[in-house]
Amino acid sequence: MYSIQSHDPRHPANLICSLSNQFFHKEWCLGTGGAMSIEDETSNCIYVTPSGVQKELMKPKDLYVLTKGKEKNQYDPVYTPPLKISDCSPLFLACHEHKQAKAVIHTHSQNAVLITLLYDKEFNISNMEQIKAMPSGAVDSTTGKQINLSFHDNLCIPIIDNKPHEHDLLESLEKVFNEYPNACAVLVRRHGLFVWGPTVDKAKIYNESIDYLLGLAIKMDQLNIPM
Ligand SMILES: CSC[C@@H](O)[C@@H](O)C(=O)COP(=O)(O)O
Ligand SMILES: [Zn+2]
Repeated sequence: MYSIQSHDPRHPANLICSLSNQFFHKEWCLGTGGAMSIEDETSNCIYVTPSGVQKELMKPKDLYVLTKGKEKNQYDPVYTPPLKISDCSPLFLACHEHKQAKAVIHTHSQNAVLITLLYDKEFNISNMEQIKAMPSGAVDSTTGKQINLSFHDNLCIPIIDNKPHEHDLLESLEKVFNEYPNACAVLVRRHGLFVWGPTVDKAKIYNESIDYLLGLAIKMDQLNIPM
């Protein structure tokens, strides 16, 4: 059974509100931009931000709660505030469904937008300490834990072109899932970044690490330092 109000700061509804507030202060979610979804394993429900609201001011009662329906790709609302669900929700649900994501973060980081103006189909980076916070896609056969990239490994983030409406991005996102099975993020040209992860904490770590690496790459480009 889902709940929307809780004193637990780790409750998905509280986490969405506190993370959105943090991301606003990092200038990743200004002017209603950005969105988020978290899948709660205990209730099997997905909490999704509402559309067009100032994300730093959201309260738990403003969030949508969806439950997985009987059919694949079917999600039924179990809690609907008097708002509209995020335009990003079809993309979020695709990440939960196809990538077993437990959290999806969408931001409008300027680093993300700028990098899509410097690179065409992919952003690649290696030999940077921070990539060690990123997943390789491989899993340790004894521990079952995800293996992160090593310093010399390559981190590749695919870039797709923006479309007039969020739901129009679904086809390109599903293509990314097929062509880049190890990717945990996609850059959308002139728009921003979508990051997904197996836990909320990991999605946050990936999001922060990617933004940091994108920022470095932009500065290196400005200083004519080769990647
Ligand atoms: C500044 S409007 C941005 C939206 O079109 C969209 O890209 C976005 O990031 C948030 O959409 P929303 O429907 O508010 O969840
Ligand atoms: Zn957006």
